[in-house]
Amino acid sequence: MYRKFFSYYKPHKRLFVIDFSSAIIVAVLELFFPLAVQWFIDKLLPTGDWGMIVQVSVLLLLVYALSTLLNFIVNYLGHKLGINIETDMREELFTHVQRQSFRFFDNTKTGHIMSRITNDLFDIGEFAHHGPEDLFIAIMTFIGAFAIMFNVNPTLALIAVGMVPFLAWLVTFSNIKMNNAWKTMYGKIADVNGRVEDSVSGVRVVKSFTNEAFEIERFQEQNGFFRSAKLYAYKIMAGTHSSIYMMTRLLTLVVLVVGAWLSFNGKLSYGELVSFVLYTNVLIKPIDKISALLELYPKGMAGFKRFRELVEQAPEIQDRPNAQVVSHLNGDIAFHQVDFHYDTSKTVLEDISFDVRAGQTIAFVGPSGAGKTTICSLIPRFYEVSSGAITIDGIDVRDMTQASLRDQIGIVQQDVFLFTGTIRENIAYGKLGASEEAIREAAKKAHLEAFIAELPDGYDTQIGERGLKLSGGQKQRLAIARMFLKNPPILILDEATSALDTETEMIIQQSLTELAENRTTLVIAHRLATIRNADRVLVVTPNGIEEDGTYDELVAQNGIFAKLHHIQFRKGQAAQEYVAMSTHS
Ligand SMILES: Nc1ncnc2c1ncn2[C@@H]1O[C@H](COP(=O)(O)OP(=O)(O)OP(=O)(O)O)[C@@H](O)[C@H]1O
Repeated sequence: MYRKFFSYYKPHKRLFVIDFSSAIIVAVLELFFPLAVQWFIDKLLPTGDWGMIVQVSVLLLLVYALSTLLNFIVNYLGHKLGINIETDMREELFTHVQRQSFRFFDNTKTGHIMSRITNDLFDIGEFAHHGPEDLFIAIMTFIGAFAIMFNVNPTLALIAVGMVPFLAWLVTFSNIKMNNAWKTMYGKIADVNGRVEDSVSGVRVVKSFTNEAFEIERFQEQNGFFRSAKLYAYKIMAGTHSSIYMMTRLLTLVVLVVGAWLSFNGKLSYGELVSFVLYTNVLIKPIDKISALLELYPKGMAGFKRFRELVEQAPEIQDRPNAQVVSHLNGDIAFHQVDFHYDTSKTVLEDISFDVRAGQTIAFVGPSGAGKTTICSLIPRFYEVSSGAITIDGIDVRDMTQASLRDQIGIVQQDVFLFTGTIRENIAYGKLGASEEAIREAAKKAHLEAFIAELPDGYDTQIGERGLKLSGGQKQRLAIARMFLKNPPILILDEATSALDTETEMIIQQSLTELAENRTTLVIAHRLATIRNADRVLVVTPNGIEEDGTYDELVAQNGIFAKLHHIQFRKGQAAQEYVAMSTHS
């Protein structure tokens, strides 16, 4: 873990060396300052040489100036080093998350991913800057100060150092308490965040049930817990700081009193006494530093451990070493005895075999939960088949690179995801870097032009978070425009129009039919009117593909599809039977 941690310093070696060496020089200057004061009082003052005093003072001023400059470097470049490491880690994590497969997102809460990428890494930068540097400087300063003190007066040095273990115990004990208090507080703020996220993203539900007061009450409760936890943490912190303050002043007082007694007995000069008091402060500083480190260490390392856990989780689906880049597929798709399960407890698909010829439109129908979406998710390799194989143009999808495979497949779903931004940006998402002309052409094909022309800002209109300012039909048309721009040979339409009213559905259906032209199209549909012109219909049930044929053939077979047909066009006994079957599955 530590070796891994230090490997993040490598790209910033130069920064680290400048920062670390500046910090060492500052510490050495601090270490020798009391000796200079001692020399000033004991040796220089009795000479009465004012000219020399001025010269020494100017020299000291220069040393101060150098020390100030180095302090600035340590503060600025040291933090820059920490921020750089934090940024590198955040980038690595985001890149890693982008490479993860669907199963990872199925099993990981969005909130957790967010907090790992943001909050968890906050303290790591601070720790990366202060950790090794402060620890080294603290040890160096402590040993250096003690050695000099011992050299000046061993008795007084031992008395001063003798009190340090008490101070160290106080610091360690308080830190354990403080860390627990911070941990509790972080837990409580995570609860507050969760509540805010829920209430804000579900605000439409809150308002429709007029449950605002209930939400406020729930929020107040969480906020109250957070307040108490934070207050407790600060109480512990105030207690710790006050105790340390008292102990360090006590140390100075003891040194002063014993030093004064030694001085009365001629065993310590005034200069030595002053330098001893100053050294006591130097001796205390490492304790302060280590105390701060003890606070930072668990926070930083806990975040780092969580970060590594995620980064070391290899993506489930990876390109094979000799995977080929497919630049254009015709779209001949075949499933060969495919089995699939999301988790080992339940097999979702068993022994599924079928093929689709390039350019055909094939529809999947069947009861909810039978596996239609799952079948379609396997083609772009969002999930890996458990056994069997899927081929496109005779090539196993596992032998293609994921990127080139997915470039050839377009998916339009019922739930269109749009990004915060403009209409132009959202269409262009289909093909990054597309020309303005191509974007407009795609919008035209998706029958979006008239709508965009009416908007005051046209293509620059902001569509709000996730396209909130657009209607369902407009969102769907935008998704279709995106697909026209992408222009893939294979198209998957997963209940693309089922959330729309009949009139809008008819209009969108027209665009989808145009989009499907000259492509292999797989349509998952609940409303059969939308698949009337499909080349083939496959009926998927929990038992597999039970029926396969043209629309009219399947109606004539009088099986499951015929019942489904009757439910939508006639109703009656068949409808009831179909509903019973769906509910059962
Ligand atoms: N990500 C997932 N993780 C675990 N199980 C899943 C996941 N997605 C779907 N399932 C399960 O797999 C089965 C098939 O789901 P799928 O979404 O493919 O069915 P469907 O036929 O498309 O249903 P619908 O018509 O309702 O959309 C269901 O039992 C479902 O609960």
